[in-house]
Amino acid sequence: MTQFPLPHDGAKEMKLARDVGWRLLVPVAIFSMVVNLLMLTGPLFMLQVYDRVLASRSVATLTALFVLIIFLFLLMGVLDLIRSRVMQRLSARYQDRMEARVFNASLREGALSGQEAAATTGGMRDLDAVQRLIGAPAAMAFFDLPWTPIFLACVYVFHPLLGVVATAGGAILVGATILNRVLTRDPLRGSARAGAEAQRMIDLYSTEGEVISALGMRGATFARWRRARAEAQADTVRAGDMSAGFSVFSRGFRLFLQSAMLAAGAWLVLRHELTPGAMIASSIMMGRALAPVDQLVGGWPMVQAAQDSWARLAGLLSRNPPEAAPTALPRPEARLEVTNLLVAPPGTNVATLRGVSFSIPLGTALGVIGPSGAGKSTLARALINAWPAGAGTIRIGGATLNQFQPDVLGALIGYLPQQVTLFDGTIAQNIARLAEAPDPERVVAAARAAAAHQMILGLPQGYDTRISQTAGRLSGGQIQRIGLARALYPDPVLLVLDEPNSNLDNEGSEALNQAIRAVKSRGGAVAIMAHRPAAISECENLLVLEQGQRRAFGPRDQVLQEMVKNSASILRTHTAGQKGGVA
Ligand SMILES: Nc1ncnc2c1ncn2[C@@H]1O[C@H](COP(=O)(O)OP(=O)(O)OP(=O)(O)O)[C@@H](O)[C@H]1O
Repeated sequence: MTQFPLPHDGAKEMKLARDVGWRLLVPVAIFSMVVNLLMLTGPLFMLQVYDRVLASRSVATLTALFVLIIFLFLLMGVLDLIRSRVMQRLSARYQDRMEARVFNASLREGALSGQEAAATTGGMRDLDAVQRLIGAPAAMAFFDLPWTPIFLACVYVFHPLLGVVATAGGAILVGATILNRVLTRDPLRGSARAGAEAQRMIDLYSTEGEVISALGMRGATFARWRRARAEAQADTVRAGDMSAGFSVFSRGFRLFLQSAMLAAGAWLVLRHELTPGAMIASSIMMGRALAPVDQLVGGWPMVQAAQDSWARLAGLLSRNPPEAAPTALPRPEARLEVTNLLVAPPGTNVATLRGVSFSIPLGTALGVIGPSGAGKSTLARALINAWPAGAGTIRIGGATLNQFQPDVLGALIGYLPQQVTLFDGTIAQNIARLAEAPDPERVVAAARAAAAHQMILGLPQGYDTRISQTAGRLSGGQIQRIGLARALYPDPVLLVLDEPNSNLDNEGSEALNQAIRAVKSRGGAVAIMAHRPAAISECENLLVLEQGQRRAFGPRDQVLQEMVKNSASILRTHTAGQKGGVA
């Protein structure tokens, strides 16, 4: 019977990471208890001043009480500070524990959706939102909240009527806030979504400014951006209008509630059911009781954002379970075998490569040719393990790709994509795949192999030139040569080149052929996706793809002859058909 692995529970993983530091919550809870007890200092002081000091007119008692409260308030401040510092550290630790995992999961999901940048920033932003809440005052309010009923009970002890006024007032305030949050939730989410969309548009437009201006697309792009922004603005205004109404009500009602407490207290004093001290103390006590509620209500958007982020992160981690580190394998032999490979672009279920089998023996190169859309880039992405095989296998030196640790596999593969993107950093770091301290000898060797050495020396700071400083000064061919040097660093077992000649001049093409020869002579395997014949001059074998399927595979010249023969016979049949038609 087939055993399906249990789906990974991302929410559980996040909770486990959160609970690692739970021991630190014990001192926070204890400090919170003491801080809340010390909150009674103010009301008790009022009670003593009004009912004892004013009645006895004793300056000595007032001084003693005053010294005592200075000490108590200081103690409260120190404990409050300590607990908030502990929470800050807890939140930083949570981020430390989770960031590598979230980064990797977002990158994997991004690679599969073709939107690396959006997925990664989304995941990291969500982790930020969760981390910010852990260190925020709103999180502290959860520790203070259990004291709200205790403070309210104290007000009841002063007089039940005051207790009822405080409880009812608090309930109305909380009710109004909950209503506000419920009514504004959808517009706020809509506004955030549309705002992010507008931002994405402006980011893309600003990097493509040249094309937009040259092709007269300014008006059209502005109109599109404006539509997205107007949508965000409409939702923001709707949510803002609603919130403003609620906040005016809640501010007014809070002031009214304080006066109502005093009025009720004064009425009870007049009826000799309460002392003036208790009247003031109960009013302060109500303020204390409602403080955590206030804090929670004020910080609710943050709580809500963290809740949403938590749910998204849990989904992300569930979809991208942690990769169990496979047993480390030695450097494999450069023997590539592909059997019955089926690949569908991520997020689709239409296979763009079906039943493709071929092999690349040690020290040889394979040319992959075919018309546009035949599946050449799809094959390249499958070979570098960026797109998973839906069926069939890819083996290097006998081991399937998933038997290698991802970073180890990455170091074994050299890949030159159709469109080379360089990253912020020096040229040397870019060639060394962003290593912090690149090995200069290997970097120069890779650059020489890609015929990029002289060109790099011609830059203002040579290998130490930052890519950001060269903005616009590198030509397509120069970028492609640096990309080729990166692919050749340090010494790949398998080199995958996707349309490597597209931007290269004759010198670049010759350097490329030399680099291919060098990889082959070291026993490496090379796969070249190509349109132009110059690119396949170094290939021993040829694979012809058409509509995602293998049309031909074998020694290069034999395959080419077959193709020429086939096209000649197609031409003959076609011409004969035409003649027949005429006759
Ligand atoms: N990310 C993607 N999502 C959905 N379909 C895709 C994706 N990338 C490619 N395809 C589809 O897969 C098919 C093969 O595309 P592929 O890029 O592999 O072709 P190719 O042979 O490399 O073409 P070219 O020579 O023009 O680069 C095409 O029909 C294309 O529309």
